[in-house]
Amino acid sequence: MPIQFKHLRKAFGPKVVLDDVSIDVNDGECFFVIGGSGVGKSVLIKHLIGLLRPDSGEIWLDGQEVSRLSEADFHPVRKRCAMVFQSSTLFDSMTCEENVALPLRMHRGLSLRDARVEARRRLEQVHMEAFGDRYPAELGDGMRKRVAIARALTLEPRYVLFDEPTTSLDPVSARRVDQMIRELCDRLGVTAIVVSHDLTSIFTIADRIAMLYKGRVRVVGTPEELRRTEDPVVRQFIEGRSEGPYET
Ligand SMILES: Nc1ncnc2c1ncn2[C@@H]1O[C@H](COP(=O)(O)OP(=O)(O)OP(=O)(O)O)[C@@H](O)[C@H]1O
Repeated sequence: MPIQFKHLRKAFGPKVVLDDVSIDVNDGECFFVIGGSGVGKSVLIKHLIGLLRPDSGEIWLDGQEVSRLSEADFHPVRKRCAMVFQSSTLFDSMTCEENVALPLRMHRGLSLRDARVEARRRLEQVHMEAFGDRYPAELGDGMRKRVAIARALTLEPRYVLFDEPTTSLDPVSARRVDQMIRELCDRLGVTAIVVSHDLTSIFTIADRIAMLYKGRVRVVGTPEELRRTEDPVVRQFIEGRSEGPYET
């Protein structure tokens, strides 16, 4: 089991966001974390790369408990586990190719020439090779997101965390991003954890889904299992109904 959250608890002041969350993610799977706004989905995945530390509980990554590592010891973890943030964090003053080449130069010590060749290859993987010379501001949100994903892949992470990758994208761009995430798992063997509200993504590309509710995991299962659930709270959420027992 490459990723395990065990009895994670995290509060901010008096506000308990994660009360007792345990989740196991399998190797190579595309695992979705869903739940209402503010339920703690982003908080959960930020723990994996040490952006937040739990109050109690454990986080295991490749057989290592990471939650209490020092900042320095987290560096190698972050190379294995990349995060693609909700808003793309590309540098506007650099072309797309330069953005993707940057980590290759900084972390892998590649020459400018080699980094550019490798960056073009990475852009091809996300079907963005025709836009290497363009600046992020010249592209739409969906394309910027794909370049950000290419950059996240440069250090060949085994795990990629996506925070709402399709939010604010038009439907066509959203489906392209979905397809890319699925390809990462199927072709490159990446394990993906995807935080999402997008019901289409969830039911098209997820292998399994965990729904957070009131600081705990309400349900974990395949899309088919979620569709068949009789839990009225889960049903209401996945059917997007305003009436029902779901409490915000
Ligand atoms: N660094 C922080 N300090 C204080 N409170 C925080 C911090 N980070 C998150 N929170 C709070 O934790 C709660 C959960 O936030 P989180 O961003 O995980 O929500 P989410 O489930 O990802 O929601 P959304 O779908 O709206 O992005 C929110 O109430 C948020 O205000």
